Amino acid sequence: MKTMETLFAELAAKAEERPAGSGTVEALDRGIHFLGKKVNEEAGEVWIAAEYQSDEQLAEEASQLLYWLQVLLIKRGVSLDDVYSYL
Ligand SMILES: N=c1c2ncn([C@@H]3O[C@H](COP(=O)(O)OP(=O)(O)OP(=O)(O)O)[C@@H](O)[C@H]3O)c2ncn1[C@@H]1O[C@H](COP(=O)(O)O)[C@@H](O)[C@H]1O
Repeated sequence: MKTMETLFAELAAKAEERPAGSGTVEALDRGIHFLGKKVNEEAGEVWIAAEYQSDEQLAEEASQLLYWLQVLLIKRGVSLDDVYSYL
């Protein structure tokens, strides 16, 4: 099972190696404005799932929010440790 750390390492490697067909690479190339909108969109879907949907749907939406947040952080060069330092 993936964790925050293993997903972040996988995505950071994609950003570095830029494999063909990677949705993450394509998203990174679209820039901060696109990534910010995805974070906002997924946060809204988490909210809707928490209000109206099942635990499984909420967990899935939360995973997508974490994915897009990680892509945004990688685009800006901010690490998980940078984030953890504020927890
Ligand atoms: N965990 C994720 C992940 N979570 C969400 N997403 C993306 O976020 C989208 C969210 O789905 P939605 O249903 O909300 O979006 P949608 O409106 O149907 O689709 P869009 O039009 O918004 O793309 C998905 O379609 C994926 O494009 C992810 N894309 C990739 N990963 C993982 O990231 C790693 C790298 O992936 P690649 O870069 O594609 O190789 C792999 O381990 C993947 O499993």
